[in-house]
Amino acid sequence: MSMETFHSTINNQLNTGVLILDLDLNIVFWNRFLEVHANQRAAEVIGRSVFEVFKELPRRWFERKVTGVVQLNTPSFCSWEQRHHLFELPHTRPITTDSHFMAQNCTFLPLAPDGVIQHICILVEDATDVCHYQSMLQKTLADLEQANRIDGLTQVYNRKHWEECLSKEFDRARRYQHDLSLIMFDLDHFKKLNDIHGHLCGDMVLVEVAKTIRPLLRSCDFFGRYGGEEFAIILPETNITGAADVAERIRQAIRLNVMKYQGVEIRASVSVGVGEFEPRTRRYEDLIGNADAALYEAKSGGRNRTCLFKDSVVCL
Ligand SMILES: Nc1nc2c(ncn2[C@@H]2O[C@H](COP(=O)(O)OP(=O)(O)OP(=O)(O)O)[C@@H](O)[C@H]2O)c(=O)[nH]1
Repeated sequence: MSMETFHSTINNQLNTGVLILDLDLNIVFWNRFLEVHANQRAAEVIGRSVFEVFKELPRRWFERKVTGVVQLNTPSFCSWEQRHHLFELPHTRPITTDSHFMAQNCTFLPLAPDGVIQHICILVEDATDVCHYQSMLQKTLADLEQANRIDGLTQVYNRKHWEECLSKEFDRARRYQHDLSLIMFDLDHFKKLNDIHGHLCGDMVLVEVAKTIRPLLRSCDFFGRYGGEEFAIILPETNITGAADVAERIRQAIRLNVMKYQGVEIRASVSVGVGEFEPRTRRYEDLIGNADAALYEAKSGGRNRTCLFKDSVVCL
């Protein structure tokens, strides 16, 4: 095989774009890969400025890149993670991707056969698959992270994530001496409801309760499921008076909400405990303990009521 056949075989088979430019950035070589992907024959582009053929090229960036390669006489790389693509070459994958264009890894090589750089070679590798699978992986990880924070039944935060939020909000309130309140509430006689109407009805009630309360909260509040039929809400920048208003609104909304399960009307009620951050509160667990003590009083005082923890427990 002659050297020329050898070169032309490689040129035709190579799965990488090879673009060679002179120092005025005119095209001097364009291989088969580029002919196929840019849909232009070498004869149509040779001698033309690269900016004329690829109008989308970021001119200043490209010129600076080439100048660096020439001055330092060293290769330079641009990955798809930095710039999705340099050249607008349509990708040919049968998959749906975020971009119409081929993601590219581009390597800039100085060519100096006799010691003086006269040309720059740009190797264009198709990175569409890597880019696609990487973004799918990132999306899956984000979905998993979200699922890890949410209670599957009620779609509010699960206890673990809710407690992490409380820990952060507590630290913030302590550092800046900001208001912070906590509401904990528990469905009344939920065991009886399960026993009479079945566990699925109980589940429906939990879902409905979460749905009813969500619109009563601010977007910066953190609503979580603390345990089976116990929920908890962190109210940043809210003192106990404000939190007591919210607590009463919650209690009344649940009382007034008549739900239906298999044609049967279901009524529920909640007992609510409210606590507030005070400068002497050292740990966020103490705040939970205070709200829980108020909730305990609300239960023992007859249920369907709100109690506040302020030095001692006061019921509304
Ligand atoms: N359907 C359903 N029931 C649950 C779930 N989690 C906990 N429970 C039930 O909730 C009931 C809670 O019962 P208790 O702790 O005795 O409380 P209660 O019956 O609400 O009584 P008070 O809180 O004193 O008013 C138990 O029977 C649990 O099995 C759940 O996800 N779905």
